[in-house]
Amino acid sequence: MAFKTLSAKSAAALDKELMSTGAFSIDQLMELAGLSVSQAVYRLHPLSKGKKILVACGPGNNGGDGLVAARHLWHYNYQPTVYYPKQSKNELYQRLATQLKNLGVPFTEDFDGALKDTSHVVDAIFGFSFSGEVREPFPAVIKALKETTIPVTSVDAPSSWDIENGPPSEGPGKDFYPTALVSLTAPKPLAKFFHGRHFLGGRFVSPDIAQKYDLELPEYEGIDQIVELDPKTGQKLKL
Ligand SMILES: NC(=O)C1=CN([C@@H]2O[C@H](COP(=O)(O)OP(=O)(O)OC[C@H]3O[C@@H](n4cnc5c(N)ncnc54)[C@H](O)[C@@H]3O)[C@@H](O)[C@H]2O)[C@H](O)CC1
Ligand SMILES: [K+]
Repeated sequence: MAFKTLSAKSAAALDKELMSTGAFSIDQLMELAGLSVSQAVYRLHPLSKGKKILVACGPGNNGGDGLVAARHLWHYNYQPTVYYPKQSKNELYQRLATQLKNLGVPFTEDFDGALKDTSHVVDAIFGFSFSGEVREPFPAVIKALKETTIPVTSVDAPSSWDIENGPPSEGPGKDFYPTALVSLTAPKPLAKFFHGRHFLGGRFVSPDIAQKYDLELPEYEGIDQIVELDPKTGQKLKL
């Protein structure tokens, strides 16, 4: 069965459409995206495996999904720590950061130090708008994610992977294969190169928009915000 994916260009257009004809706000979409990520972490890494979760956030909306996920994880009784070195002045991200500070969630500038004291990492550094070579301060972070033995869950894309062509052949992201991937709305082409556990999240697409973008979305079960996909086919995993 063909692995259906959504190019970076179509994913950006779909987001715009959700916020125009779909009448969603970016806050809503980010909240649901981050909620999906938190559920995937709960599924992969129940509290019994360790409460400390390091959430690495980049400067864009992928980082925003990470901030939202960190808040939900705190409410599930995890102890998240946030690494967010390039904080945006955008009001939405500032509010998300304040919400975390109000819960007492620590922000760290010492990624390597935090990595030594965590049981799981959420990679919310770059999503579908990543391009080019990884710029500072992220090369060392991507290298550390590649080298760690701690499980890493990537949001929408393993950060530094090319959205269409997948793993880079050089640079800090060469040979970076996270443990799990949470694709949002629909898998991007890079997902064909990913062989770990793969979840789909972003349960907010209406049938008309799915049809317009030729998406074949699997059925989510019950109240789940995520559905696990077969990493080989991108279809719903048969348990
Ligand atoms: N519909 C959905 O499922 C939703 C998904 N969301 C998430 O949003 C991201 C895409 O967000 P966007 O803001 O467009 O971009 P990114 O976060 O991927 O990155 C942009 C950010 O990164 C900088 N950057 C780009 N390339 C580099 C580089 N080579 N080195 C350093 N920095 C780089 C760039 O300057 C920007 O600052 C999507 O993947 C989902 O995770 C939304 O939450 C909404 C709903
Ligand atoms: K990511």
